[in-house]
Amino acid sequence: MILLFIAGYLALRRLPYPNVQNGEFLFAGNDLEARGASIFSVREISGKGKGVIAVRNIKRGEQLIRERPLFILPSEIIISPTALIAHHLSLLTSDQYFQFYNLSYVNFSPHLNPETDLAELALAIFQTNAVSAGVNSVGVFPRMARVNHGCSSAFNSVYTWREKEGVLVVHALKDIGKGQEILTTYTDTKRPRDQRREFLRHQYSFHCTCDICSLPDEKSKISDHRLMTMSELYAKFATWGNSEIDGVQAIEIAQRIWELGNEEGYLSERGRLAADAAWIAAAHSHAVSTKAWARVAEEWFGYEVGVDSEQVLEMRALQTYPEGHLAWASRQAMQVPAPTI
Ligand SMILES: C[S@@+](CC[C@H](N)C(=O)[O-])C[C@H]1O[C@@H](n2cnc3c(N)ncnc32)[C@H](O)[C@@H]1O
Repeated sequence: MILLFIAGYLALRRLPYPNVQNGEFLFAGNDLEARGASIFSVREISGKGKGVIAVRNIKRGEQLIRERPLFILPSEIIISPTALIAHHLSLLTSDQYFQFYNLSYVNFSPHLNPETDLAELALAIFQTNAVSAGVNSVGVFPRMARVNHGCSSAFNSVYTWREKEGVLVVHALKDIGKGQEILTTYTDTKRPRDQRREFLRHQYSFHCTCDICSLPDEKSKISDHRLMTMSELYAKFATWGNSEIDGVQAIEIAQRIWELGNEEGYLSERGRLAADAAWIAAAHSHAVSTKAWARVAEEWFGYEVGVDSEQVLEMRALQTYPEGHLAWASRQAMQVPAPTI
């Protein structure tokens, strides 16, 4: 969950999703409650408040949630966030209003009373539960809001905002066993345990004891080192954009990130990584490699953002016609490595 912190009075932006219907849940099949109930249940979890537990085995790539927001706000606003939230709450049905006020919250001043200081309570609920809904927007999604956090290889689901559909979708990144908790990540966890914990304590008021944060010190150091190396390699990979490294070097870095991900069990962001490698191959006019990376990207986008996503369609099209990539032949022709994954 990307942190949404409305810290006062920032610059106003228009809400970009005027057609979003407040709070409507969407499911591909029948009723959401029925389908959701067949996949997971929301339960009390010791030390975490509520959380989401798989009630059957879940396959990697399965869609777990498809949900419209109760409301969306721009991430930067100039008017009072409490007034804006109050306005949006006034548009909700009584069921939706109840759903919102039933969500958990942290960072609520002990000098205030949750029974009477409803505007401040609403702000605390928003800050605890809102997630990114596009580049400049954040929204509250009452189902998604029950999903707790795990770091690195501990999270097993990923959420994605679909701009055109106006929905948030959540997919299983890994196979999840019956009885296992479904976890997402609230931040980029490719950083050391101390930094992760500090962030989570400050923004979400909990001390992370996920499987990765609970590793014994020696193993934790190895994991931290891998995660930091992945992060550094991502930064290096990006320098292909300004020609600091060539296509071969860039693809070798992508392969190395992939290997480190295997060692760590960190499987997120792989669709994007492979799609970027396909971009590089296309820029260097290497059709075979472009197709091969697009195939890998299609597979991993399928798990992380869904087989019905725009990204999967794009990667499929690229395998048929690599020359159609918008970066095609934009750099010197060069043979770059195909994936060895
Ligand atoms: C978006 S809510 C998640 C659902 C929440 N547990 C509930 O009861 O509704 C975020 C809050 O859940 C709790 N939380 C999330 N992940 C946690 C974790 N790994 N360990 C302990 N508490 C966690 C923290 O209080 C955090 O501020």
